[in-house]
Amino acid sequence: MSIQKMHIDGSWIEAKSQATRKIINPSNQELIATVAEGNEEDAVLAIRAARKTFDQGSWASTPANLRGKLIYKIAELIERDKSELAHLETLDTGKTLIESKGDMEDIAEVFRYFAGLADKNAGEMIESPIPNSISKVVREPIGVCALIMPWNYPLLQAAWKIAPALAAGNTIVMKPSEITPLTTIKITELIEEVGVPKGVVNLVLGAGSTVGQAMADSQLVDFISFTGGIETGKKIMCAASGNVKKIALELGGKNPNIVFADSDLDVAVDQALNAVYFHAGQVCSAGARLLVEDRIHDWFVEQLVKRVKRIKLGNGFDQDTESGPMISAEHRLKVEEYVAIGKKEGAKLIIGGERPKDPALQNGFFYLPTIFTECTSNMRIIQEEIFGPVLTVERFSSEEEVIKLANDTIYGLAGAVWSNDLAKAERVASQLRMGTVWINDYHPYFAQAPWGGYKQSGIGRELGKSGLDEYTETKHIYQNTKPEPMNWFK
Ligand SMILES: NC(=O)c1ccc[n+]([C@@H]2O[C@H](COP(=O)([O-])OP(=O)(O)OC[C@H]3O[C@@H](n4cnc5c(N)ncnc54)[C@H](O)[C@@H]3O)[C@@H](O)[C@H]2O)c1
Ligand SMILES: C[N+](C)(C)CC=O
Repeated sequence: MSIQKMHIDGSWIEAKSQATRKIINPSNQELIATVAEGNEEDAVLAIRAARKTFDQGSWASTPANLRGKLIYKIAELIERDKSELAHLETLDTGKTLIESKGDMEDIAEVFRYFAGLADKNAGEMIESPIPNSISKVVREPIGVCALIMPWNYPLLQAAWKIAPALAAGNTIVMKPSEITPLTTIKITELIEEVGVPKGVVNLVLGAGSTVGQAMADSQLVDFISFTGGIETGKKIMCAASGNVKKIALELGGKNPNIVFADSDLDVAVDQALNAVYFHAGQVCSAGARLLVEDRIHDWFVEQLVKRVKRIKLGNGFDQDTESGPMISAEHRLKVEEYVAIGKKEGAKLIIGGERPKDPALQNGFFYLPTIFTECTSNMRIIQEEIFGPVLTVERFSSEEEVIKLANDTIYGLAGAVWSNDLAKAERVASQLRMGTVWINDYHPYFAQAPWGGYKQSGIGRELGKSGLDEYTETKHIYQNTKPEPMNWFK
């Protein structure tokens, strides 16, 4: 199997140390690729290339509509190669092929959206309060952007960063998760194919503790956009202080899915399953915390259990698979530890809580969909992100109580409210301290709407117009049209 390489200053290269990493399919642990394993030295080379290219200036001064056209062409190549990309994403993450195909549609749309926005962010004229003056605000690229991505949506999370960074005229150094690099390598090929100039997009492969940390530490990087876990986010924030680089952090969540008794209950049951078990719960916005109104609690849980028993785990390429594996052996262990904690804390395990016994699943990192009831908000399984197929259920009996419960974590990424009383649903939504709230739905996100977290779920926003603004500096240019001496100093 040939070694897949990094892309630095327009060349495809192996790691300076010649190190490599084996990439495995989490559904069966088969070897799917061998990739270059960079370290700090390679990160520095890539950062220097991005710095030199930015400072030389031709990319930032390329007319925004031409940058937009190139970004649009990337979207077209994603459409052209979407089957191959989806195949790679399923191999790498274990998610079902249908999910990966959906991701590729979303990714192409993100490139189209930012392509369209590229030449519509010139800035604005200001009504200057000073006579004989012109005041305008312009948006300029920040400079060298370091983009660090997680493993759960490898290319989608990369796309949310690459497209706006290029639209705004920055140069970039990107690092996918070391365990899921394949689609990011492939999109770098597509970016090269459309003719983005060399040095604008650089790809370094390797671990977070080496490559990622070097990117966060570098004095040559102006902005770091990170998606991943809260503890890594804190390290990046500390490192960024070294040269006061700007940061955007998209971190974890512990997202409440609130069901009132007056909702359309069959839909709410169905969507509660989707909210938490989609991609085996490895979704930042997973509805892992179900809050159910007391008087429907027992019926609701009964319906969930009936459906959970039927969830079909398997290889993402099998047509009847509904949910794939955990990403790695380590991650499954973490989920198992949380299940043990939940039992110790007194939550009632009513289904799952173990690995599947199906012989066909023994080589993958599978874990059964799990439900805990009798949960209370002081429990760690309520407060901490498990990031697996584990649903916790809490009861509530009033609007005030559920708002308090839902907000009672350090996170603030997303949440949902189910009710046919839309005034009530709106009242509750307005009180939730979260970046996204869905009413009578769960999970929709799209290029046009901003995404990000309140509280410790993050800093900044991706997607939408604010997702482009993150990649710009704001400059006020003031012109005196009738300069005269002030005669302040005699
Ligand atoms: N808010 C969102 O939109 C969003 C989206 C997807 C995932 N997530 C979060 O991501 C997490 C899961 O992803 P993960 O396990 O890959 O997260 P992680 O924090 O372990 O790793 C994310 C990335 O950071 C790198 N990294 C690790 N240590 C680093 C360091 N010291 N310096 C710089 N980079 C470093 C990793 O190599 C990887 O590329 C979950 O918490 C999930 O909620 C959030
Ligand atoms: C942001 N999102 C929902 C696509 C992936 C979160 O893990």
